[in-house]
Amino acid sequence: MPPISPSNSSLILASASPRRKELLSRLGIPFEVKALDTPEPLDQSPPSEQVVRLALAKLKAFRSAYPTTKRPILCADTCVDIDGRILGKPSNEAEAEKMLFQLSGRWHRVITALALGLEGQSPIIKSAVTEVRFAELTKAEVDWYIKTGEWQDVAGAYRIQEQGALLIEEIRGCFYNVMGLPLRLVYGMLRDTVPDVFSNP
Ligand SMILES: Cc1cn([C@H]2C[C@H](O)[C@@H](COP(=O)(O)OP(=O)(O)OP(=O)(O)O)O2)c(=O)[nH]c1=O
Repeated sequence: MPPISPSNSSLILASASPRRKELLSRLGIPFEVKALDTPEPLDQSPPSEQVVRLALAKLKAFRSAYPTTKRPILCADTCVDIDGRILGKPSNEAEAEKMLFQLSGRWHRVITALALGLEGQSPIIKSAVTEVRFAELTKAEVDWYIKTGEWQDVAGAYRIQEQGALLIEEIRGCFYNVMGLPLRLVYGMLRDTVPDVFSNP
């Protein structure tokens, strides 16, 4: 079979995240990635509301940058929520270390909000929550993990899909949600609203 290429009706993944691109490709549908650098300011509202607000802000930014596109647009935002507060992406090693000690020996929640933009319709919003329990980390383990560099560019300073797996005792919920894209939820959302994206161009 020839490789499937994006057509004018295919999905756009509006994201700079290499993880989201990799995960979405598992659906086996054509899509195109368009990355935007959208600011992600946090506020005091509950994390489950903030991720929705940020996913919608990404969709809005995409629409301003590409006002004429008629294609379905998928945006997402993932946050790490511990005790009702968001751990964002650390900006340096000290911040990453602090986050890892905060997560150590505890359960936290990883929430991803999806915003699907369809022509002439209000955005469709869905969220997924996965609970993650960290092992009790020693200082030596945190020092080792910081040296892997995996803390960079990820919420909560760890990557479940890489060596960060060694920090985790248990999860409840979708693994892919922690990586940034809850695959079954994305699949269901597209199947129910834009089934055309599953047909070959
Ligand atoms: C907790 C965790 C997060 N992450 C990633 C998923 C997301 O890419 C990132 C959270 O940041 P996001 O702001 O959700 O996404 P992003 O800035 O990477 O990409 P864009 O806004 O352009 O879509 O953290 C992992 O890869 N592994 C993990 O274990």
